[in-house]
Amino acid sequence: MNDLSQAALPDALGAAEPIIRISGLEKTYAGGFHALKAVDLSIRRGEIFALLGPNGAGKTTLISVVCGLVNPSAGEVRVDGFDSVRDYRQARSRIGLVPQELTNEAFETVWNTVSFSRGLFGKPPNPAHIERVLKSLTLWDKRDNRLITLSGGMKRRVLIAKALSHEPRILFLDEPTAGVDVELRREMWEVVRQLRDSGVTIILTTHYIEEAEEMADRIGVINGGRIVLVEEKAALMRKLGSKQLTLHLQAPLDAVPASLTGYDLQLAADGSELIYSYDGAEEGSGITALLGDLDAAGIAFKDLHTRQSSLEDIFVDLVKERP
Ligand SMILES: Nc1ncnc2c1ncn2[C@@H]1O[C@H](COP(=O)(O)OP(=O)(O)OP(=O)(O)O)[C@@H](O)[C@H]1O
Repeated sequence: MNDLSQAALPDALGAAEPIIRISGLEKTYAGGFHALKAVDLSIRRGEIFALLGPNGAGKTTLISVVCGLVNPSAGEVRVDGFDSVRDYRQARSRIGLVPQELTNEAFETVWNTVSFSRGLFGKPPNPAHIERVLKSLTLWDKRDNRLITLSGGMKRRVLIAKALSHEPRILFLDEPTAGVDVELRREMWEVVRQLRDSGVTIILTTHYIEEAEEMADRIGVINGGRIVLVEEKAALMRKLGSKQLTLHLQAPLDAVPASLTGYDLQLAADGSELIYSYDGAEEGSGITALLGDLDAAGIAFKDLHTRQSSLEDIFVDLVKERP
C-alpha cells in the first residue's frame, strides 16, 4: 500500500505536530444531555489510536465533532491545523470516515460507489487514485461488481475504499469489526495495519478489548463523556498488568497461616486455592521465597497456574472506578 503514502504527507503543520488537537471540548445536546466533558486529546501523525468505551460513553459524539458533523458547545478541534467549525471544508477533507454499514447502494458497482464518494468532497475525478485504492484493498478484480454480490469482508473493504477516495490523511473507523467472524476480523486488522504503514493516521472505536490490544499504538478510554485514560499500549500493559499465581492446595485451609502474612495472599474456592498477586514487571517476583515458606509451613499443592491481568481487567476497573 505504499503508493497511498502521498495522501498522508503532512502539509499545514510540521510532522511532529499532532494531526488532531482537541482542547477543552464540551458537548451538551439540545435536550440538555452533557455528552462530552472537558475533553483534551491529541492524535499523533501516523499512529493507530484506539478509543475504548462502554455504550453511551461518547465515542460517536467525539468522532462526530471532530468530523464537523456535530457542533461543539465549547472548546475546539484542530485537524491538521484547521478548525473543525471555522475551516470545516479544509478540516473535513483531511478525514475519511468509515461507518459500520453500507447504505442504499446495493445495486451500484464498486467503481462507481467509490468514485462518487470522491465527488462528494468536490475533488476532481482521479481514476488513477481510485485504482490505487481498489488495488491496495484487493478490490480491483471486483470493480465492476454490484455491491449486493460482494461478501461481508469485501463490503467492509468498500467502506474503507470510499473513505479513502478523497485522499484523506486521517481515517476514522467506527467499530470496524462489529459483528464479524474471527477470520474477517483478522483480515480487517491486516488491512488497517497496511493503511497505517502507508502513512494514514488511524483512529478506531471499538468495544473489543482484544482489538485495541492487538492493533493500537495508544489507547484512550472514554467513560461518561470524559477521557479517563490515554496511554501507550505497551506502557499500559506494563504499568497496570499485575500477575497472579494460583496454587491449588492438596488440603483446604481455614486461614492464611501467620508465617505467610508477609505475602499478598488471598484464600479462595473454600480454602482450596491460594492466590498470590505480584508485579510481573519487577525483577524478583518473590515466588521462590513463597514456595519455600509454603513448604516450611507444610502446605502442599497439586497444581498451579499464573495469569497476567489483561487490558480487559484494566478497562473494567477504570470504567467501574470513575463513573
Ligand atoms: N442527538 C442526540 N441528542 C441527545 N442525546 C444524544 C444524541 N446523540 C447521542 N446522545 C447521547 O449522548 C451519549 C453518548 O452517545 P454516543 O453515541 O456518543 O456514545 P457511544 O460511546 O458512541 O456509544 P455506543 O458505543 O453505544 O455507540 C448517550 O447517552 C446518548 O444517548
